[in-house]
Amino acid sequence: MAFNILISDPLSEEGIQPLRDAEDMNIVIDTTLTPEELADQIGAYDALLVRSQTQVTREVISKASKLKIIGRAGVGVDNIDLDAATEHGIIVVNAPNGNTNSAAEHTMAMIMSLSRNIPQAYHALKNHKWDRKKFVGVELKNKTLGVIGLGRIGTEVTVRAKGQRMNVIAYDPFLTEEKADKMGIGYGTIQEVLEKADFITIHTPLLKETKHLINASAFQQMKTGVQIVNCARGGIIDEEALYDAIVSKKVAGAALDVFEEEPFVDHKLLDLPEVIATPHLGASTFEAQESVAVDVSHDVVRFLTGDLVKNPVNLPSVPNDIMNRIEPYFNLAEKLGLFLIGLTGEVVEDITIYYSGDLSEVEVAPLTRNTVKGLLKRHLGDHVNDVNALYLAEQKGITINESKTSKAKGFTNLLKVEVKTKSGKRSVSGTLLNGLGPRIVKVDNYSVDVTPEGHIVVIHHKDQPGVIGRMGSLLAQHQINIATMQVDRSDIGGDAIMLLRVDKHLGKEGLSELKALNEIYDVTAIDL
Ligand SMILES: NC(=O)C1=CN([C@@H]2O[C@H](COP(=O)(O)OP(=O)(O)OC[C@H]3O[C@@H](n4cnc5c(N)ncnc54)[C@H](O)[C@@H]3O)[C@@H](O)[C@H]2O)C=CC1
Ligand SMILES: O=C(O)CCC(=O)C(=O)O
Repeated sequence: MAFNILISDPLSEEGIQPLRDAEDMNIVIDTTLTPEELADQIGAYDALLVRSQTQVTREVISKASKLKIIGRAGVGVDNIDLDAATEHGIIVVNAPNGNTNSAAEHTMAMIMSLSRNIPQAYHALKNHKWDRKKFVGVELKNKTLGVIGLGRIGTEVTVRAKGQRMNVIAYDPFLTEEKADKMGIGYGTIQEVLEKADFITIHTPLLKETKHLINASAFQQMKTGVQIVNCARGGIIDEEALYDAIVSKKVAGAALDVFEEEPFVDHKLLDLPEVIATPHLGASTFEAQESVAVDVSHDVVRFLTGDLVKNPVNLPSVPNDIMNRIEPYFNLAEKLGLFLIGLTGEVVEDITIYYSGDLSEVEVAPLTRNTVKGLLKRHLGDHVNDVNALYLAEQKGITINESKTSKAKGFTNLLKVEVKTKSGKRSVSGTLLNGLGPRIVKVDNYSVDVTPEGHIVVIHHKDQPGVIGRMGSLLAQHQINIATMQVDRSDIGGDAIMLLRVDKHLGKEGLSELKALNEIYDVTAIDL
């Protein structure tokens, strides 16, 4: 099967080599598409690779009928509508590590340019003005750098700022005093950072919570003469408030790599001599561009060829060692979901997944997704996948619960799926038998041993001599061969269950003739 891949922002040619090396990838590079053209053409593609310029909006995604993966060659995914991608079952991957160093170095370049007026002095000299008085700067040594957002880039900036003998104080919702101590930096609330810093640098993502994080009231809390750097995202600083703070001399200088609207050529902030700027160049080094494009290309190839991706954005990533332990259960989990929904045939109100034995010790979120995927697949078809399974369940008002216990009733691992419907609870349990593969070992309270594969007929009947024989001959009349048969009962002469694995699908006629037999309460044919 060949895949069509669109690259709509400039990516490093060396970086996309993994895509070129993979088989059956038709690569189209078009970095000139308007939003309308992108929306018109996206329907033809299986994968889309972007940097920060292409806006992958809900509208684009709604037209992306074949799209399976969006690769962001960089960190910030604020140009991609993640909710829309998740709802459409499109996985988004990024390259979180490849440009950290470049962005940190760019930030330092901005801090140093700002403190010594280098761009302004250069500009004056280029205009034939030798002016030394106007461009007297300040030293960084012993000044306090306030870092807001101490993730990958914020941390690298901190290391470099300490090299400049700056004092660093940082705020991040995940930073503790202890961790700050270990890093040799100060820890503060956001207010403390704003109040104490001579220079402030921002390294958070642009989120609902960080939009205009630095606004008029934040500027009020800062020292007069503070200098501010934004190499993270436009929109984290309220540009109107920054403009006013500079004009009122509260802020002595600002270095901006990112803006609320990009790209642009005219911006009123750039008319202020205190503002220096670059056109979103934080990640623009040969090294970073090659690295992010390589990472994202590898993930796109992995995904399209059925492997696990390394940097999913809209799926939690699971460490390799844990993934290796749980991957063998993926098929069992999905098959149990599929089996149970076939058995129930009713509206599911909530799902509880019980993880026992070995399974109680591992991260089970991917197994829950696979189980729910199986449960929804019967009615939603292939539209449901790992990315959107939980979202679709939530949309349908289905509550999902997980429970773990070390006791596995004689098995080393046991996965029980229970659904609640209007008529009560139904459940199925399965296990992975060492060397033998997956098995269904319980249906409601009946014990069985069935491979979850192919055509399965579940028959509820009265425990009575002759029932099995009559069913066997009826199936024989329909030329249906029984591969395996499992029977269990509540008590002698009571309710019983029979699970048959048959070689071909039991047609409507066979099903109704079986149902018509006296001792039979119910028959369900399930295809796994
Ligand atoms: N100018 C450029 O070319 C580049 C810009 N970026 C931007 O830099 C951002 C940060 O990148 P990384 O450090 O790699 O991300 P990261 O995910 O490693 O770090 C972000 C940090 O921000 C923190 N944070 C979130 N909300 C916060 C809040 N309200 N206050 C304080 N801290 C908060 C998080 O806890 C996290 O530690 C990216 O999201 C991207 O938008 C990244 C690369 C290049
Ligand atoms: O693609 C680019 O150069 C922008 C990089 C960036 O902003 C990011 O990685 O978040």
